[in-house]
Amino acid sequence: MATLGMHRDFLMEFAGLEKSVQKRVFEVFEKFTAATHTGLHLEKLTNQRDPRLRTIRINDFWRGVVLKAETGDSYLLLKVLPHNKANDWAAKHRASVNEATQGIEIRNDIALERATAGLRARAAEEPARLFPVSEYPDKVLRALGVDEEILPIIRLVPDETHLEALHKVLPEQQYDVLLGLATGMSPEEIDRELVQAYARTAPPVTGADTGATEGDELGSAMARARGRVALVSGTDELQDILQRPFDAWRIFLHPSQYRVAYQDGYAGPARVTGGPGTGKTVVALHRAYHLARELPAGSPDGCVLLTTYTKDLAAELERCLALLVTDPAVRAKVRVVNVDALANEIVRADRGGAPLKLVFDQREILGRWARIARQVGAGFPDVFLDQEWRQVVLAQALTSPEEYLKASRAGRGTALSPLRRLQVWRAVSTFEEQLRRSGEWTFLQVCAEAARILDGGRQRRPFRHVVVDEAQDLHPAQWRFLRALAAPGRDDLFLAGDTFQRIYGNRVSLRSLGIRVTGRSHRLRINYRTTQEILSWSAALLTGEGAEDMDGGAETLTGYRSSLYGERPEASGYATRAAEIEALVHRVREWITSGVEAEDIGVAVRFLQLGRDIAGALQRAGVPVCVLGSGRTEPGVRIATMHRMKGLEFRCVAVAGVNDGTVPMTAALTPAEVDPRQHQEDLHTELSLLFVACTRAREALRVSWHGAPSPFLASVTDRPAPRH
Ligand SMILES: Nc1ncnc2c1ncn2[C@@H]1O[C@H](COP(=O)(O)OP(=O)(O)OP(=O)(O)O)[C@@H](O)[C@H]1O
Repeated sequence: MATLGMHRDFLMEFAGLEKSVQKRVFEVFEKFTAATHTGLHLEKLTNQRDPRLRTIRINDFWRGVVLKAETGDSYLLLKVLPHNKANDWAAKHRASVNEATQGIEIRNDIALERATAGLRARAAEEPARLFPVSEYPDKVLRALGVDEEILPIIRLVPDETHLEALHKVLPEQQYDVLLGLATGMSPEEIDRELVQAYARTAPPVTGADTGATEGDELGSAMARARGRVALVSGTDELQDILQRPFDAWRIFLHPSQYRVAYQDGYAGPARVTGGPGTGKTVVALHRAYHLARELPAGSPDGCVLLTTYTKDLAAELERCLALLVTDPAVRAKVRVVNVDALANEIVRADRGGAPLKLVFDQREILGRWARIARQVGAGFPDVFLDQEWRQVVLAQALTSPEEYLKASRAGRGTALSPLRRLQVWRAVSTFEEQLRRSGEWTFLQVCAEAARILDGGRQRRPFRHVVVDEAQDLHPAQWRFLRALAAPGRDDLFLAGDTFQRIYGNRVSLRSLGIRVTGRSHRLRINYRTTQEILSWSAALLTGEGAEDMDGGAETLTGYRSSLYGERPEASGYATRAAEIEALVHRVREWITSGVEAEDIGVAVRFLQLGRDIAGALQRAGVPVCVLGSGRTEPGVRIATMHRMKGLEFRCVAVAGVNDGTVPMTAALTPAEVDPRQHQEDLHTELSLLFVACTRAREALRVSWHGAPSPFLASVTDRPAPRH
């Protein structure tokens, strides 16, 4: 059988075609997989740069562009374009093999020549150089795959903006390497994370995986271009890929994603981190798939757990898993459920099946603490007691005053004398006793109890492998529970998360919980969701903010970048709430008029009342809306709180009501006089929330406020005068 590869660009263009043309594309290329390609008319062009390029007729108007091996039986589907554009494209482009990764890459010779002339002219006047020989000797760049033709060009590049302008012109792997260097990664990091990642993820040159035979250079090079070229193994697979062209994440994993997701086996807990949109969830899904596929014969169904923080996020994981795993037998091995629901199930089973009475209303909980504080009479504020209970007592699973007296209170901002500690303990034991007497539980208590049940052997550990998404938001009690779900050992836990997106204020040291990921932690850096403009704007919100990595180190956004480009985000202030809403409605209508589906527009707010008012205004303007979290999912513009936005993404996002006093929300901040450290932590959590909301946007981001803007916007706006 021929080796058939499909380039990412091919799939992206295919996605934009009419259904009837898509059907025809499938019919044409199905012949390759059925090995009846001898009857196909692959046309050569005059004046083409690469003698291996051919076009193929799809219908009167459309052509495919195919790279055909000189020797061997390999084909790479590169583009689907209107016929004149296909000819033009083929006349300008050339495929070559990257010298470091041996993967195939495509370059636009004509555009490169033009760009070089422009850079030369500029270089004569502009002395600045992004890649001076003194800092990046030829030898270093060559070792990273920058070839002899590209070297002299990039020596002329004055700055990052000019490098970014070359992103469609340079061979992709070389561009990745250069952008990585420009954004602060060291040559060693680039070598490890990009170059070696390609080399390691490439399947063997010959063998079942590629179908390539000895001497089939194109087949081998395609196999080494993972992330951009997918090898198609037959008609069914071709059909499956073409049926869901928008879900490219199922097929085109970047090598840095692939090597983490498909690693043969981790000796213990492993982890993937990375900024928003870098594909952590995608990697978690592929890891769950890989683990399920590799289970020994006879393994029970549901023995791989894929879990996350909330029910909504779990539902989204379930939907994506169904797209990725098409074999029902493999799918049955993976159970998807959120952490709290699973803990609840285990505790219920232990107590004979009766439902647990849960207390989850935070206002109700604070009311109880306030009453107890009055009883204890030591002047502790309700929030202080609640936080002390969750962040010290439950976090360390303390069960006696002696343990509490000795416990570390690191992270808490007020010192407590032994006497004050005993007073706190009295409040805590009263609170717990009241819950016990009325048969009530909080979610965290349920998790703590579930962990005790499993660790104490009252139930069997139910999973062989546990994969956790949004790991940054889990509380130590939830971690203890997750730790207890699978026996310690190979591939026991796989975690995906980003501490810059922590929005529930749970700080964790994985080490202290016996979860050691050191040496098995990987960071992703390429954003697949958002444009570079939105990314830089959102990252600037975090200027000066650090984040720890849950393993005793620091998290960083160095090298974090996107290869998508678009408009700069819009930041607008208004004198009144009504004026802000009116302008927002206007922008949403413009987005819809320009062809964006209503469901592809998200409006994020800090509290739902503003969302409801915006919903009303949009409806009055004839725009359908759906307020998320209201129980029904209907067509229309998605309106949700910033918390609810986590895990979602939209072509266009409006973040509204980013006012002073609302973002950060005063009520969500522990008063500095109660606990100054906690106050800072809460501020940080609120900032992360804004960061999360902004990074949900794929193409357009609009941030607005009325009255004074949020202090968080100081680093990204020049505080323009409010509009009227
Ligand atoms: N290799 C890939 N090819 C194509 N699309 C990808 C790839 N990896 C990720 N994506 C897409 O990028 C977007 C972001 O991916 P994902 O949600 O996994 O990122 P994340 O790191 O979990 O984001 P966040 O932390 O913001 O929730 C999704 O639309 C996903 O389908």
